[in-house]
Amino acid sequence: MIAHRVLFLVLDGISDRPCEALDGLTPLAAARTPVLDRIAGEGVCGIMDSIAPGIRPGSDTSHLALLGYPPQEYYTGRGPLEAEGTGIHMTAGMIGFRCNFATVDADGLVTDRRAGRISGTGPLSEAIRDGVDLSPLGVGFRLESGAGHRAALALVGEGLGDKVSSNDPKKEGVRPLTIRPCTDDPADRATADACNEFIRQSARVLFDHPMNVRRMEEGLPPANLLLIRGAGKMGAFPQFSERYGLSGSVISAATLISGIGKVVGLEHIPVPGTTGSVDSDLDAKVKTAIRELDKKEFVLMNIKGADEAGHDGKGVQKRDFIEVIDAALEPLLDLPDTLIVVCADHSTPCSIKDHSADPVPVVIRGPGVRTDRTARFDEISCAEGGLHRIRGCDLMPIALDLINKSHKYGA
Ligand SMILES: O=C(O)[C@H](O)COP(=O)(O)O
Ligand SMILES: [Mg+2]
Repeated sequence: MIAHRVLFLVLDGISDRPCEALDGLTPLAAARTPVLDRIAGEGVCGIMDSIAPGIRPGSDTSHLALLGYPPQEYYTGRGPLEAEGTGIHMTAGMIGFRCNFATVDADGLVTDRRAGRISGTGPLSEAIRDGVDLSPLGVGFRLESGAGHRAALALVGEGLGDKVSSNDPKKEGVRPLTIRPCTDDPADRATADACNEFIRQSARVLFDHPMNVRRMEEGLPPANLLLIRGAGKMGAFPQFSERYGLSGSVISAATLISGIGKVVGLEHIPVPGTTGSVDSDLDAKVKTAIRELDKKEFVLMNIKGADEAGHDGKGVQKRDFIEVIDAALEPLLDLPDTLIVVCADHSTPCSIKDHSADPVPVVIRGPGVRTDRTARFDEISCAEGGLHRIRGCDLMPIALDLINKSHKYGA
């Protein structure tokens, strides 16, 4: 018995450290997860360093590693990947960035890097597209909103470099930074100048935008500044189908993940009602994945909300959302002929509100898999499983072997 298709389910940032609010348990250990536990019981479990022990992965580098594209070789920055996910097609000469709609106060201090986890920022991006003009600098730009507070920017022009810093101070209570070139190359200076001008002009547009006026009337933080980071040019990615001989799709509301999927050649399948947050329509997502597996041999599905709860330091909310995820996954239990891989891309401990290098739990379940004795899907139980401790880049080779698609090393 051998599976012929793979469902690769990434529960973004689900992994954690002991939480005080949960009597020292992780949100995953504290949650009631009968479906994930059954998958663990019927599969082989382990823990995984997405990149390597002690390395704190970004969602960008971790997903590249999980798909078998070592970031050390393929990563050229988050910006171009996020841009592709929002529908900006990155061609030669374009420099991509990830943006956050953020809030600054009257003194210019960042008070919320995510503008109260604002959503529906399409009108703000549209106003910036109409109101910002970088042509005196010889630069054009594209800006598209993503899920929640996220957006992507691409600068377009001759002689632009991608070695520039960010204006994101990565914490609140301080001023945004000035973007600087990281080298003496005039191309990097040109990009830094264009970024600073873009940020200045876009802040003017955002200042009295009706959506922000309304938000302030409602006591919500206005999205009055763009924080931009992750500058990069598009890299070159061997296509997934050629690399693995598998057709594939990506299902994700997070534009970074759909962008990564797209650039490696997975078809992005949008699902109405999914938000990348804890209010996402997970039933619709799971239904779409099941439908997609009738057409494709590989489906990457990312569920993001637990990561957001981790970034917000909300352990109880994270635990509760994990239970929502678990219930939504129930229809997957009856999928025939399918290898199901479940893991996180990194840990997002509530105690540090950011990613950590703690290894994540992983389980592989499907026909022919040698089951171990682990029957609970959490960070501690999975550490006793038969996969032991692997790296993100090991996952695709293991999955390919289990579906009989790997090549013999040697004669
Ligand atoms: O949610 C995301 O997109 C990132 O993982 C975290 O980014 P942020 O801190 O800018 O929200
Ligand atoms: Mg992530």
